[in-house]
Amino acid sequence: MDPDGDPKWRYAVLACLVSAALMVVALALPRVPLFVARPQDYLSVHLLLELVAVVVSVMVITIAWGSLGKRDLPRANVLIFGFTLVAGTDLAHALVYAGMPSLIVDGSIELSIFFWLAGRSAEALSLLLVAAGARFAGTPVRWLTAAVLLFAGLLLTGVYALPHLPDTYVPGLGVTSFKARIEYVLSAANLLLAGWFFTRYRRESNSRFLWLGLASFVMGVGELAFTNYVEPSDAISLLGHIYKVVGYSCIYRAAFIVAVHDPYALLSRSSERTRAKEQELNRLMQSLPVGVVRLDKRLGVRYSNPAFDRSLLRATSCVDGMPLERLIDSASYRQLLPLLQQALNGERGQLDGGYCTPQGEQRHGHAVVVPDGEGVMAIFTDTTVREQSLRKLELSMRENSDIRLALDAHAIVAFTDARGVITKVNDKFCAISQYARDELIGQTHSLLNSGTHPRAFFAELWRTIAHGEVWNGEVCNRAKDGSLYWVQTTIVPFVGDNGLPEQYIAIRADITKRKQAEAQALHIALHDELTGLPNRRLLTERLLQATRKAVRSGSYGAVLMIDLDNFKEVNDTLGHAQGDALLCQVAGRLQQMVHDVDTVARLGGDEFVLLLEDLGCDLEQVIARVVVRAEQLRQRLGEPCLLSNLQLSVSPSIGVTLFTLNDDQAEELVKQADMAMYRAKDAGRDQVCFFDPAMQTEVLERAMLLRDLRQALDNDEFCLFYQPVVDGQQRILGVEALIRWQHPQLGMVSPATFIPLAEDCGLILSIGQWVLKTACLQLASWAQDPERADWHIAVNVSARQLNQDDFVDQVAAIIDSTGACAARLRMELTESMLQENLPRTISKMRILRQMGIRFSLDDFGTGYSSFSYLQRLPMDQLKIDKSFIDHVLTDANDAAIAGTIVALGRTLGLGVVAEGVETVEQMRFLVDSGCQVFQGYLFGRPVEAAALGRSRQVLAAS
Ligand SMILES: Nc1nc2c(ncn2[C@@H]2O[C@H](COP(=O)(O)O[C@H]3[C@@H](O)[C@H](n4cnc5c(=O)[nH]c(N)nc54)O[C@@H]3COP(=O)(O)O)[C@@H](O)[C@H]2O)c(=O)[nH]1
Repeated sequence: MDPDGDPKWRYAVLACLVSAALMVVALALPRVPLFVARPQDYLSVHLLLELVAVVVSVMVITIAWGSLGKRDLPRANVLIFGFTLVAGTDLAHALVYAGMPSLIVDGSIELSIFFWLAGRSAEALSLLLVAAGARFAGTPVRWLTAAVLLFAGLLLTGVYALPHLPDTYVPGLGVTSFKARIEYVLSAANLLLAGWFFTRYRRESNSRFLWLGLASFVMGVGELAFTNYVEPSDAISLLGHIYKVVGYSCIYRAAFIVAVHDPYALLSRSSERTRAKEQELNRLMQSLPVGVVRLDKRLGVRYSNPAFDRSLLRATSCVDGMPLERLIDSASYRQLLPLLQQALNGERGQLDGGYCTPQGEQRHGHAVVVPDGEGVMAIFTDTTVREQSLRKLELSMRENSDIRLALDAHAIVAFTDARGVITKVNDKFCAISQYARDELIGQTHSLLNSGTHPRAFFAELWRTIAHGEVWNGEVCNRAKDGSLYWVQTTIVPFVGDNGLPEQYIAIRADITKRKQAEAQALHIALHDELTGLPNRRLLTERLLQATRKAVRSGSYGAVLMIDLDNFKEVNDTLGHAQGDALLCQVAGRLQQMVHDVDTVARLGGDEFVLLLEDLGCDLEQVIARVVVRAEQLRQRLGEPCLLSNLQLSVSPSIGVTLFTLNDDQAEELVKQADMAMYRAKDAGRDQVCFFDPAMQTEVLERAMLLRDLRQALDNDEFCLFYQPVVDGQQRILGVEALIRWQHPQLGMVSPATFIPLAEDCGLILSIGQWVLKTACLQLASWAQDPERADWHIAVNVSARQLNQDDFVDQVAAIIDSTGACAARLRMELTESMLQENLPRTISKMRILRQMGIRFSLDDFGTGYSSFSYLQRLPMDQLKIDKSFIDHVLTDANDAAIAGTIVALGRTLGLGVVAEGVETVEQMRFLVDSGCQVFQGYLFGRPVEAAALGRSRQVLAAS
């Protein structure tokens, strides 16, 4: 213990020092006699002081008697015994004092000193016994009696044996050395006791020892006052008595602390603790989610916590004191009553069941009833939510079992453990996999692995489910017989308490048919229907892959565009079925000539593409290799094909482009090969031509021209030129309308250039309409001119125009709107135009003929026209193609053809026009052959209407 930190200790030390110092000073001073004038006053003071000591002793006895508990009784007996003796001797000391009224014996100083010394000895002995922890067994009465008896013995000793004892006081001289020595011994004993008590205090911090120490010290010091007085009324003696009173007060204080202060402090502390505990308990009760109610033996409410009141929907004040019977519904009370009675008899019990709130709500609860003193305590738990959850759980378990049944009936189900080992399968699983249940259980699904999916596919699957997530996907499995089947698979992991999957359920649906249909659809989407070759879409994909591969490997690849020369004629003359058969044969030949890595595709019509890969990294060798292969192709494709007993040779034009590190766009490569192929065609067909970047310029120019062409009509850049058609006397019978395009930058653009472009992009429809209308306006205008009123105008009609459903209506509307005479309008068609949908074309021609319009068959002789076919057409005129006229004088064949056409026309009752007549000799030959109508530069080039001559004017050439 830290003495500086204990104020009590500091005060005790101070008190000891002061008392000691005071006594030293008092002893050092000369004798101070008191009460000299009135010695009887000292008797009163002495009696008073001694009575204080007696009272304190009695109080100590009383406290010890009444306040110390049973356990401390042996220690209390020590105090009772000691302080009874002290009280008795002190009282005797006071009463037998010299001058006090006689009481049984006459008083004297010696007798008084005898009782004084006996009292001090008893007092020192008592304190010593206390210090030694002495315990006197037995009842307090016994020890009180013992003390009284001992006191009686002392009393008798004092009265009868005093003369035989050594002197303690000599009047006029004061205390004897015998008494002084006894006092010193008593003083020393007290001071030793003080030291012992202080030590105990320092060790145990028990104030009782502090006060006892202080008492012993003060009394020990006070004892010295009685060693050298002369008269008992001397100041020093009085001081000694005061020390004694102070010492006794300290003893009382110690006894008070032990018997009253400490127990009360303890009691107060324990009450505090009890109160705190009660508050805590109360708070606990307030916040408890379970209802607690304490009932008296008549089952009236003594206490109820808020949860109980809430469950009844009542305030606590309304519940207190009320019989339980009136608080809960009668059915519940009837159920509870046996339990309550059982608890009143000391037995606990519990009950689980439904009850009804005052509002009529049906709830569920659990009650535990326990004995509680004279009454009972009931603890109610509202288990409605738990019950509802249980019901739901039951329901969901029932549903789960329904779902399981449904699953079993409709899905392919398998259970596996966490490692994927099959633990359970349903019948459908066995059926689709063709394995028996025994063969599957204990195996993993790798038994069914079809090798369709890469390892990464299954790695991803496992990654997903091992994380406790559901995996969905389509899997191709292999059945026991080796056949493949597809299943839409959902794998659901069942996660355990440790958060890791413990087992998996795999639910599958057979999607084999759907996958087959998809594969078929994909095949159709990516392949040409006629030849079964990859189509443009698949080619584009393969090209993309090939170019990427080429970039990676540095190896060259090549794209070969193959177009059949004159295939159109095959179609036109032999029909589409034969054309298709030819295409199939070409496709077959191509496939025979490529390697596994290569791709043969058909883009449409007679266009095929060959994609060659892995041609090597040396450009020269690559070119040499490609040239060889392209030549082989050209030769093989040029070999005759057998089509329904007809041998036919169709040469190919092949355009080639190479690709390597430049990751050219797939479409760009096809375009390049296409350009090269056109170059091959331009170069005379049946050729192999490599792509040259200059070709791109051509394509670009074409694109620019097309752009301008789209605006030409709006910009009024077209005009019609007219070329005279004359008779044998070179009189103008009519004209052929030929379109001209006055391009703002390029000047006059030939129709041979832009008409094919317009055909390709569909602009020919609006251009054709413009031509027809302009020609009709011209006819209407000439109708007013007697010189030209009977001229006809021949208009070139394109296939796309003629094939329009409303072509007839369009023509009729133009004739109506322009006021032209339909009989003066002539339409020039080519043989190739008439191949498609011939009956429909004929019907349109017939309607137009009924309107008065006449038809000429242009470029006649260049196609495969048959006699029967010609007969069916509602034609009026044949035009011998310029190519025959050109060589009519030099080539016997062309001369024969020209002559035949004239004869044919006559036979069929058709007019014949020879076009492209440039020389008088040509004309003469034609006249000699029977031809009567002519057209050509010999009679006039195409010119504007205003520049035409007059109808009866004989042209300059004649
Ligand atoms: N659908 C349409 N086609 C049209 C139209 N206008 C013209 N064309 C077709 O364009 C091709 C080229 O026509 P063009 O350059 O006008 O050439 C014609 C005559 O100028 C030319 N011709 C006539 N006589 C001679 C000759 O003695 N020598 C010679 N070198 N050329 C001559 O022949 C072309 C007429 O041919 P055709 O139509 O077959 O009678 C051409 O195919 C036109 O058909 C149009 O409005 N619509």
